[in-house]
Amino acid sequence: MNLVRACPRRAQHQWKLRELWRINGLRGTHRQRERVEDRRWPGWEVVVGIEVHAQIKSRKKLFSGEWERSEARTTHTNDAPNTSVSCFDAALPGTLPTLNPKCVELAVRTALALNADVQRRSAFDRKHYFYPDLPSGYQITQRYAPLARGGYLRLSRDDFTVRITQLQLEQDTAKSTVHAGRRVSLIDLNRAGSGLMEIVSEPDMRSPEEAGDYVRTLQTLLRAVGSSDGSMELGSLRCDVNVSVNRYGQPPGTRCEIKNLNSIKFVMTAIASEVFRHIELLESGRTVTQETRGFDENKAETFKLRSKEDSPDYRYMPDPNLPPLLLSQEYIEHVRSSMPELPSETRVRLLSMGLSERDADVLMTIDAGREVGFDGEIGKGAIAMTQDLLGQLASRKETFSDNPVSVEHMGELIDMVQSGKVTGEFIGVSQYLWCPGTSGKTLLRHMISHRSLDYPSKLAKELGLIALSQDDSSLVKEWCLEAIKELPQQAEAVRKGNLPVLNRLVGKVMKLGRGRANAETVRTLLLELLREES
Ligand SMILES: Nc1ncnc2c1ncn2[C@@H]1O[C@H](COP(=O)(O)OP(=O)(O)OP(=O)(O)O)[C@@H](O)[C@H]1O
Ligand SMILES: [Mg+2]
Ligand SMILES: [Mg+2]
Repeated sequence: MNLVRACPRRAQHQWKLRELWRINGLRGTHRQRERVEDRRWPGWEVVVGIEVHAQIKSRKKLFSGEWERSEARTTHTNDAPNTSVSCFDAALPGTLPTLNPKCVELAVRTALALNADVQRRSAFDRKHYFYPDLPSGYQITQRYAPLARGGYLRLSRDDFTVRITQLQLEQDTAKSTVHAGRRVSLIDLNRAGSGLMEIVSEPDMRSPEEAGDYVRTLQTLLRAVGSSDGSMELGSLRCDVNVSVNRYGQPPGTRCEIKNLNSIKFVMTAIASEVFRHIELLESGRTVTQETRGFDENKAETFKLRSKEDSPDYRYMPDPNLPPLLLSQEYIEHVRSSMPELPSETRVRLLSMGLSERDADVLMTIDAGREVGFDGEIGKGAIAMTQDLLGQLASRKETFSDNPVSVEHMGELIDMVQSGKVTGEFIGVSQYLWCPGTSGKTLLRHMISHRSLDYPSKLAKELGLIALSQDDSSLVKEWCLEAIKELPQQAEAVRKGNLPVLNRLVGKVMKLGRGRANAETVRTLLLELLREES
């Protein structure tokens, strides 16, 4: 039985909620989902709000300016410790921050994808605390004047929306590893100073499942706009989850914040266990105190880290070394116009092309798993490859229903492009350009025109389209030198710093190598050669 409908007080509560929702003024036509009482905790309503920290996938860190010749790259977990640290990230005296425009662009893209208002003026604050993983003794963040405010994310399941409070830029901390046996703490500064986006949601979720759905949807969105890997395993997406419970019709209860959850499963388990803890406290006549808590993965329980009273005084102050960040309307519109397609739009488009729901979902899952490029370079994902497929079918005057390429074969082809077995890399920034003449494209053309039932891996071998390995680097170098010789004007432009022109040279090399070279390797090699010459 639907308890919510059966109880007049709850019906009134529902009405109130809906009213609130309307007053809060969601743009768009999204409705809040009809609430059905949860059998796990009858009589109780659960309220969840999430703060997501997503590492920005920029080549350089947040304050290591884009063109600065420093080695301070945004790193991966498998890099050797302390190998990618600029003087600023290590907080050496006398160093000053330079804002990396790529981080701003990616955060603006994310904010637009979340339907948020990008602020023309935002500002940076210092949040002070003392901990070995924070060399300067403060973190630069945007607590009071964030980059974007308001917004919403529509969850993939149902017609349900979570409102976004704000999106702010901030620095990541270093990483400390405690060796209890040796009684030492090891500090790795590689992560220190990397760009993070903190995305704060309104307390709009009502169950562990909705929270899981929210994080999953956000993850897909971040990957689609190319602003973050969104990988919880690798630590590029971490969640702080705020949970409270109240009796139906009562105001929200006291919230507890569970810090640093690194998988969707843990997000959901931590919420459920926290809900039971709150209910147990309240039903036995005690109260919930506002706390920051951790999550013990083995016991599937949360534990107290500190209470609200013990929470440090962060002594926020405006960062005197950073002026306010002013964005012109033209800049915001420019970013908007170069936005890649969002997952929700993609799905609608795929369905309208005549794909079945299942095929669209499979393609979207494959696409969501693709590698995210640095600085917003959108890789050649499944969806873009479908576009190629459709383009090629159209030029043969066939329709998608005549498509001879199965989703499985398409999936394998995409895997081969991604693992570098055949080439198909995208070059250039913010465009869906697939380099002409890549061997992946040739392979796709062959699959369509010959209506081949063979797996692409087999075909690639037969057709000699397997990408060149590292061992063939001398051959690639030869092509690069030839390209530089044949396009002297373009080479000169790149030497003078006009990097987009590099694509012309890369294209030339791809042509010379019949598409078997790896575009990224070619790019790096060309830059090295041009630098050596000058
Ligand atoms: N009653 C509530 N129940 C559950 N979540 C709540 C409740 N009230 C607020 N929240 C959520 O708590 C979060 C508050 O995050 P916010 O970043 O604003 O502050 P904070 O957690 O106090 O600060 P910090 O960033 O230092 O952790 C938001 O996601 C909000 O939706
Ligand atoms: Mg916060
Ligand atoms: Mg918080």
